[in-house]
Amino acid sequence: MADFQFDIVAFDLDGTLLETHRDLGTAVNHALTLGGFLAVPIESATDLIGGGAKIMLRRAIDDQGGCEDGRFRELYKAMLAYYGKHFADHTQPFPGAVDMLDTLRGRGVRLAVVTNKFEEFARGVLKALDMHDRFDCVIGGDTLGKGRAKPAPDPIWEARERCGGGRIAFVGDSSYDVRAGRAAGVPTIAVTFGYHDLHPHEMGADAVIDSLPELIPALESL
Ligand SMILES: O=C(O)COP(=O)(O)O
Ligand SMILES: [Mg+2]
Repeated sequence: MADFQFDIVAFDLDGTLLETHRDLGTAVNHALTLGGFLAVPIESATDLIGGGAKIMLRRAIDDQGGCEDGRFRELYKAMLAYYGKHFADHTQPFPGAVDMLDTLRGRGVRLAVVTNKFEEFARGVLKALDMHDRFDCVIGGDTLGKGRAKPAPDPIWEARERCGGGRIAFVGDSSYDVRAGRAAGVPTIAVTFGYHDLHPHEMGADAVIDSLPELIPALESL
């Protein structure tokens, strides 16, 4: 629709479009138990998510006293191998996600994913949930190389370019997202239902929403 002020909307994945913490938490627990550490309660995995898989496992292991680098690398590899086989066991879109994406697409808006997940996993999960066709591009934490994942602005700029350019807004759940959006200089919306590390109202987002059906009205009022 001509009155919609954005050409592109880019989304964070974990904790924004998808409820992924059960599969991520199970993969962390796989590595923790392999390393002789205690498994964490699955619901508390939400506290570990945001910076990508390595930071997630690092936090979980450091909470239990840490381990030496070589051992960490082995456990990290084991966690990724496990997650690669189980990323869609208990993962699902948040309520209203698919309808909201379809409404935006119906208005001619191009859609992007900008996640700190590995691109391969992001694509795999979206495919398993039959959501992949809705996105014009998927940028993962490893897509642009070291130091260029969120909170750096680069993946948002890259998404804008790959989607053909234009006015873009970014939607995310953690401070990594809001910092990336701010650094990129694009309107940024925070969601309250995801895996936030800071209080969503204190991240500095342009708007905060409590559910995905609120997104389009929030974008319209920016
Ligand atoms: O997997 C993570 O830790 C973060 O992924 P996200 O950027 O999609 O939230
Ligand atoms: Mg997230």
